[in-house]
Amino acid sequence: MIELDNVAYNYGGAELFSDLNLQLAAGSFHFLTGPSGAGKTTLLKLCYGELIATSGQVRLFGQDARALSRDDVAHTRRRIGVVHQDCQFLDHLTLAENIALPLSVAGHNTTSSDLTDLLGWVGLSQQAQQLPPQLSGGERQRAALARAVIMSPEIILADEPTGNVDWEMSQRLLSLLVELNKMGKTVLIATHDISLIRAAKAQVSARVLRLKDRRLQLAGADI
Ligand SMILES: Nc1ncnc2c1ncn2[C@@H]1O[C@H](COP(=O)(O)OP(=O)(O)OP(=O)(O)O)[C@@H](O)[C@H]1O
Repeated sequence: MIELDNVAYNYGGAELFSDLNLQLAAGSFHFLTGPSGAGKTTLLKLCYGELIATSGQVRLFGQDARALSRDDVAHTRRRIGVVHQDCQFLDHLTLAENIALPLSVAGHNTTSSDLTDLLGWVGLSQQAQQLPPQLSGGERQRAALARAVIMSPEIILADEPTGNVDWEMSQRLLSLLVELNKMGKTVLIATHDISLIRAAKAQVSARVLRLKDRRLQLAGADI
């Protein structure tokens, strides 16, 4: 579904990483770990076409990301749900409106029962009319996950989805992501949280990749 071949990226200075290879097969579950600043967010951005590789090839659903037209990019983005590290809500819209935003941007009805179901699934039915600043960190993270899946994407890319929450909430978020994978979705989670990865490995068959010293490698059995 997403393939990276010999990919390198730099923001204008030295290469952040190079010779990077990655295949996200349908239905797979991956973790991406590595030190702060190694380039995990950048790698996710390459995977959803937000950035274009400096060299090498990124294929999204079989198409070269470099050759995608604007329409192709929009279509591809609908197939990939992204949970951003900082959630990226619009503070003047209610939680329900924020979650439904991808639907309204795509011209779909935003009062559908799907939205109600989704709010229930992430346990936020009571908070639907609140504004993002009124929410706790865990509520915001669950809302970010709901927004990422509202268009029924095939792939979910989650950037530190448990970044600012306690252990219990991180387990709850993990179980939602595992549930999505069991429904057939491809999942990639970027995280520093090794205990989260260990907890996931008890529930799902996951590959753990480490981005370090400009290279992407399978992590050792120590994780
Ligand atoms: N738009 C940008 N322009 C220039 N440099 C950038 C830009 N975005 C990120 N960087 C730099 O690229 C490097 C990798 O950043 P990135 O956010 O991908 O790392 P990360 O592994 O996700 O870090 P963290 O774990 O702290 O979130 C960092 O040194 C960062 O400062």
